[in-house]
Formats: sequence, structure tokens, C-alpha cells
Amino acid sequence: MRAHPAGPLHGNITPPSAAGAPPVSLGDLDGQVWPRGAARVDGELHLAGRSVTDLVREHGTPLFVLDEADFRGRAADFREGFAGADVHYASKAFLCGQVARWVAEDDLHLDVCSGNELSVALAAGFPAERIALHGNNKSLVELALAVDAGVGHVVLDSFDEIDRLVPLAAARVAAGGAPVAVLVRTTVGIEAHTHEFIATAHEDQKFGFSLATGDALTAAVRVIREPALDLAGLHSHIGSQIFDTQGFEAAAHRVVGLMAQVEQATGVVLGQLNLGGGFGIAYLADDDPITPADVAARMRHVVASECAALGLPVPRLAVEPGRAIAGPGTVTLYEIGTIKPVRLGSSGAPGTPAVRNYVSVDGGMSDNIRTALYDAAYTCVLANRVSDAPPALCRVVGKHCESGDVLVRDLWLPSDVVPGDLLAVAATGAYCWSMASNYNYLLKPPVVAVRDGVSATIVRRQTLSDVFALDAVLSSSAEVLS
Ligand SMILES: Cc1ncc(COP(=O)(O)O)c(C=O)c1O
Ligand SMILES: N[C@@H](CCCC[NH3+])C(=O)O
Repeated sequence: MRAHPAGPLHGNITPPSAAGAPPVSLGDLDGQVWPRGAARVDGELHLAGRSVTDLVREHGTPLFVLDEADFRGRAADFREGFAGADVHYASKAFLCGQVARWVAEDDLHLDVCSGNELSVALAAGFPAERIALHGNNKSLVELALAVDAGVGHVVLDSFDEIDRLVPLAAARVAAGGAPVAVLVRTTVGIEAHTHEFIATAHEDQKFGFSLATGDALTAAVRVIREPALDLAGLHSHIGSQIFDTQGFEAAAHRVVGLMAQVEQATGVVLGQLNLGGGFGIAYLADDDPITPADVAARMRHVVASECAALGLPVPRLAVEPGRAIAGPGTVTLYEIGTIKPVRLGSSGAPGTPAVRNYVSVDGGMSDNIRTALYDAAYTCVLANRVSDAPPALCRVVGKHCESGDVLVRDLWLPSDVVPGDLLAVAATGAYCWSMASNYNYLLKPPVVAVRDGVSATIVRRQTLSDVFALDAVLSSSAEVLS
């Protein structure tokens, strides 16, 4: 292997706690973190039977590689774990036409949270009756699209939205159609143990109707009195990337309590309870996610015992996992461009300069904003080969003009990594491509699905022509660009 001009990276600096001690064997693939179809073959990372160098030769970098069997296997785990309940794939995690088709074929429902997510699903042929429309600020146009398409549910989020939906629903009923089925999204006042920006059931945030103030009950009663609306049930979502089940159990307890209040106030017994998504995944080897079957058992137990205590029939359950289906099966492949050992002072062992090795790759916060936005933790490995060089503590960064453009804050890589090597970042299937941007005019990477050694581009790489086409001045020169 060609040596880097800066010499081997420095391995012996005091590790920050996030990086821990160097692993015994660098490049090992932890089974919880990497896709089910990931393996080392002759040292090289293979994904669902394709070598990463072949994939990169065909598709370039940065590249999202999605292990189809992993995605669909996790969807099946939820379907089976929650048998008798409805599993809605939360499409905000990652949606494209092919994913919509897999989810439809695999008998899941779909949660969309904008009119455009709804349009993607409908254009892919997803059955409208299995779609639920979310959103805290649905426009009249989005609501009309949902009503006309005949979505299964609209998940109501505000009194303004009820005002907006009623005339649309009334027009449908007047034309001989059915009332519009809705759920009332309830803010249950739970402090989920996750990052502030992705917690959604504490009082001081924008989603849902508060249980504590009585707004949720008021909304439910109002909907029940609207002949053009059909209150099918209640909804609660407490946040995202949650590991312990206590939050879900507490939420279930409180929403079933609200069902009892609705029954007392109106005599109406609600038949559905959607407890949302938020099931955590392993980004690092230490993370220990709960299985769908375990979550299902705990939710069922709480709902059944609360209903028994309150004299209610047990409602049909629904959940909305996004990350736990899409996240673990995808990795992002990058090529290393520059490596810069940066001296931090003399805080290392005596005589040893403290150095941070900045390893820059050809993507960054435009294809994965999560580290910058939530301080999310990721891991990555040298993908095109294994190395027995001593470990060096590294920070993997992108190529954006932003010092917060970090992908992996602290991790050990072999000290002989060089420009041209490939890095694979694990568990990037959820909220990476879907939150991608064109910052610094970087282009959105493609998504390639691999199954049994066969790959297919399910979203192509964005081109500069795509981007120029949006620009009043540049669009006239778009045809000369590739
Ligand atoms: C209403 C709702 N349902 C489902 C999800 C999916 O969450 P996750 O991807 O964490 O499962 C979200 C996102 O947090 C959400 O807001
Ligand atoms: N985008 C967030 C999750 C938000 C989910 C939608 N409420 C993440 O990357 O973790």
C-alpha cells in the first residue's frame, strides 16, 4: 500500500471517551450495526453479495447502498411482531418509488407527512386506503389531494386543520362519498429520552393536541360531532431513536385514558390506537435496540390492562416505524480525498504531540446532516481492504465549507489509510438521503439496491443539469452538462 506523504497517521493520542479504546480488530462488522448482508470477502466489504469496489466502479461515490433483503426483512419483523396490528412504514425516513412498491407488496401501511410524499406513494401505485397523512401544517391543497385520493386516515394536528378539512369532507359526502376517517394526534406530555430536536411528546413543541390542557378531548368531541368526519381513533408519537419501552408504555397508558374520557363525553368507543414510531437502532456496537416482538408485547400488555381497568374494548393497534426499517440496511460509501494530521498542542503522552487526524471524504453534511444537527454517532470502516496497521484516532469530515461538517466525530481507523481508499459509514438508511441538500452545490448521491449479488439503481445520482434546470440564468446552458 502506497504510504501517505504525511507519514502514517498518529495512533497514540489520548482517546476522547466517545471513541473508547481502539478495538481489537479494526474493520470488524458488528452484526447489529451493519446490514444483514454485509461481510468481508478477502478483506473487502461486500454488501448483499456485491463488492464495494465493484459498486463504486459502476456508480461512483458518494453512494448509498441499500441491502434490499435487510430493509424487507425488518419490515417483515414488524409485520410479524405486530401481527393483528397495522404497521405503517414512516416514509420520511426514506421514500422513493421502489421503496413504496416494496412496502405495498410487503403488506405494510404508509405514513406520509406532506402532499409530495403522498404524491410519490400514489405515483408508485401505493394503495391510498393504506396511507395515513400526517403534518402539523397541512395546506388546503394537501388535504384536498388526500381526500380525493381516498387515503385511509388523515391524522389531525390542529383546530385550524379541522376547519380546513371539514368543507372538503362535506363536499365528498354531498357527492355520495364516505366521511373522511381521521385520528386525533395527542401530545401526551412524555419526556422521551432522546435528542431535543427529535422528541415530540413533551408539551412545548409544535405537534398534536395537548392532553393536559384538554385540547385533545375538545378536538375529539368536535370531530365526533362533524358528520363529514369519522373519528377512527387516537394517535401518539413520542419521538425518535428511543431505546427503552417505558415512554411508549406511559404514552399508551395516557392515550387509553383519553379514549375513556371520549367515551364518557360522547358515548363513542374508539376502535384504533396508533402509538407512532421512534424505535431506536444500533448506530454503534454498544447500542442495544429492542426487537419489534418485544415492543409489541409490551404495548399490547399495557393497552390490554388499561382497557380492562377502564372497561373499554381493546382497540386495534398501529405503529409507525421509519428508522427501524430503513436505517440499518443502508451504508454510504465515500472515497477519501485528503488526510490532515492536525496538532492540538502537547496534551498527549510525554513527548507525543496530540494530533487529530482529519480524514476528508467526497460528501458530507449534504448527504448526512445528522451528525451536525443532532450530534448523532456513526461508525465507519475502511471498506476496500483490511489493514493490520496500528489504529489511529480519526475524525471523518466532509468537503463542505463548514467546520461542523463532520460525519464521524471520533473513531479508530488503520493508520495506513490513504487518499483513494473507500470508507463505508454504517446505518445511513434513515434520514440521510431524505434530508440531503445541495449545499455548496454538491449533488445528491444515488441509491443503489442490492439483492443476492444483483444491484439496481433505485434513485439515480443528481446531475448538474438537474440543478441548472432550476436556475433562470443557467437553465439555458443545462443541455451541455452531463
Ligand atoms: C408521527 C411520526 N410517526 C413516525 C415517525 C417515525 O419515527 P422513526 O423513524 O423514529 O421510527 C415520526 C418521526 O419521528 C413521526 O413524527
Ligand atoms: N430526522 C430525525 C428524525 C425525525 C423524525 C420525524 N419526526 C433524525 O434524523 O433522527
